[in-house]
Amino acid sequence: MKMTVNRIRVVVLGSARSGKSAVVVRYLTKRYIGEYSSTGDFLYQHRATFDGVSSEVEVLDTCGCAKRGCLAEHLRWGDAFAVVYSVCDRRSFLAASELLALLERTRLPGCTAVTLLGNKRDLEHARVVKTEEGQELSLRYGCQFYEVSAAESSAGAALAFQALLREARSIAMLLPTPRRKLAAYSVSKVIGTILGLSNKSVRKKRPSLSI
Ligand SMILES: Nc1nc2c(ncn2[C@@H]2O[C@H](COP(=O)(O)OP(=O)(O)OP(=O)(O)O)[C@@H](O)[C@H]2O)c(=O)[nH]1
Repeated sequence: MKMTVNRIRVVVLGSARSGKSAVVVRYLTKRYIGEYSSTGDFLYQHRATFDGVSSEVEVLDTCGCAKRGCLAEHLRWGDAFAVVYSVCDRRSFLAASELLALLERTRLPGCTAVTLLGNKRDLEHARVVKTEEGQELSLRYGCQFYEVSAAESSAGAALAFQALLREARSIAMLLPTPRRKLAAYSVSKVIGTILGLSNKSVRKKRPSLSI
C-alpha cells in the first residue's frame, strides 16, 4: 500500500535581510519582488505534487527579528527547515551556523529535513562567504546545501524546496509524528485570512504549483 504524507510544515529561518521572503515567494510564485514587510511571520499554504503524490505544504516565513520564544516554538512546529543566509553577509552566515547547531540540539537526529541556503549569489562582487564554507557547514550538520539567487531566477529556490520536501516526506513516512499547532500570536498573517490585509500583492495569493 502506498503511504501518503498529507501535510509538510516548512520553517524558513535566518538573519534579517538575508532574503528569506524573497526565496519563499520565488518558490511559491516564481516571482521576485524587491521589498517585503519585516513586521512579522507569514504562513503560506499550497499543494505540491511530486513523485506522483500530492501534499499540503505550509511554509512559515519567519521574521528575522523573531524573539527567542518564537524561535523555540518554530523549531517544535516544523517538519522541515530552510536556513537562509546571504553570501554577502558574514554575520548572517554565522547566524545560520548557530541555527543549525540549535536544530541539532533540539531535534531528534536524522528525523528532521534541513537545507542550508546561501542566497544572493548574483551579487558575486560583494560576496564574503565562499561556496566551500557553505558546503563545509552543511557537511558538519549533515544537511542539504544550495546557493541560490532569489533575484535572478526561480530555479534554485524550486530545486532546494523540492529536495527539502522530498526528504521531509521520506522521514515522515518512516517516523510519523504528532502535529502541533502554532500559537496564533506568533503568526501575524495567515494565508487565507490575509486577503486584503497585506500591502504586498504577492501575499494576497494562494499559490498552487506542482513540482
Ligand atoms: N541582489 C539580491 N538581492 C536580494 C536577493 N534576495 C533578497 N534580496 C534583497 O534583500 C533584501 C532583503 O530581502 P528579504 O526577502 O526581505 O529578506 P528577509 O530575510 O525576509 O528579511 P526580514 O523579513 O527582515 O527577516 C531586499 O531588499 C531584497 O530585495 C537576491 O537573491 N539577490
